Amino acid sequence: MTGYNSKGDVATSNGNHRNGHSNGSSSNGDRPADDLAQENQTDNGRIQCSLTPEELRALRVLNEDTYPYEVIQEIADFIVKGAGMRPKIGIICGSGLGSLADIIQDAKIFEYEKIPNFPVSTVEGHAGKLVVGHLEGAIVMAMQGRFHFYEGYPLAKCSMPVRVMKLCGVEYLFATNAAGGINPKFAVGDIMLMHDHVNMLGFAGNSPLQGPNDPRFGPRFPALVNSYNKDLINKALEIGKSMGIESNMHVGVYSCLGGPTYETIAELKALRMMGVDAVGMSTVHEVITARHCDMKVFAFSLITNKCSTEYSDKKDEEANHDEVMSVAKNRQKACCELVARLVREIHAQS
Ligand SMILES: O=P(O)(O)O[C@H]1O[C@H](CO)[C@@H](O)[C@H]1O
Ligand code: HPA
Repeated sequence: MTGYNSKGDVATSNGNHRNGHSNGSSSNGDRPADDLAQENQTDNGRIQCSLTPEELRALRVLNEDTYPYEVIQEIADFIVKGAGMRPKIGIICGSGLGSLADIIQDAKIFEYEKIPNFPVSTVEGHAGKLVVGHLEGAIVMAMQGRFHFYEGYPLAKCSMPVRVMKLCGVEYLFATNAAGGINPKFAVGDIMLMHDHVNMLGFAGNSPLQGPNDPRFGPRFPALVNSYNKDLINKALEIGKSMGIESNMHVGVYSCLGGPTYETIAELKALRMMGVDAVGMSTVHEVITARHCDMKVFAFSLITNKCSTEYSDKKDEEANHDEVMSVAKNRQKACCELVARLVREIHAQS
């Protein structure tokens, strides 16, 4: 990690910092290594780079789409060592669902900015903290804040924390999200357990697994049928029943679009025709990454808004992030109970 500070800045040998994020104050901004090397060209055309090899490597990592296994291992070691425990269950909190991490006890909290090589959260409702601790007897790690494609991160970077979870020892991924309900039977506040997905970004030729495959994570061509663990879905349905929320629970198909725009009516109609029940801008690339490295996956969507497939002039039928956040806040208690009880079941079985 030589040359890095906690914000992912790269220190040059004269003590200045080159910031890897576009909102940084450094005059160098987040220009790629090639640009920086250009500045150091001498008259005879030979590159005289003032960065050490470690610094150049760090800069490349910040600008690259893929994270080498060794870098992910370093991040995982940092977390496991800092937390003093090895988690078994990983939780990704959806928009407005950060309270899923607040129920973790004896929590060790890592701000994303202080984790070496970690991206930073830029979306409201995504705090940007990694929380490791105990939940219902199990050791869990929760991401209070996920990374979305529309934030400008490549998909491999968006789902890189799933690989970090894997190398921390996580066997189960719980991915949660806020989503628009396309299925006309869904009401705002319902929970849809994901049993499949339609990967719209994949249709457009984009995948978190693009680029060279590292077999230490998984195979070049992973199969995705049965990605969503049936036992966990059934357990969650039982839990929902005992919570008295079975009529607000569904099992369905999620689709991820790139965002940040919400969908047009024509897009919603097309998604419905394809069998999609709920739509959002996340989760699918995390599930792909988790299945690639053989994690068991449980995922659900909290339906924060209804997506009408009819044309209308009514402003209140338009999706907006404030509504998404406020519905999530109102339903956080039920979501927390569902997650906690499922964690308890998994822990009891192990
Ligand atoms: O999927 P999560 O992170 O829950 O967030 C959802 O809410 C935001 C839109 O309101 C989008 O980021 C969408 O993906
Ligand atoms: O309607 C939606 N569309 C896309 N993403 C979303 N996230 C919450 N609601 C929505």
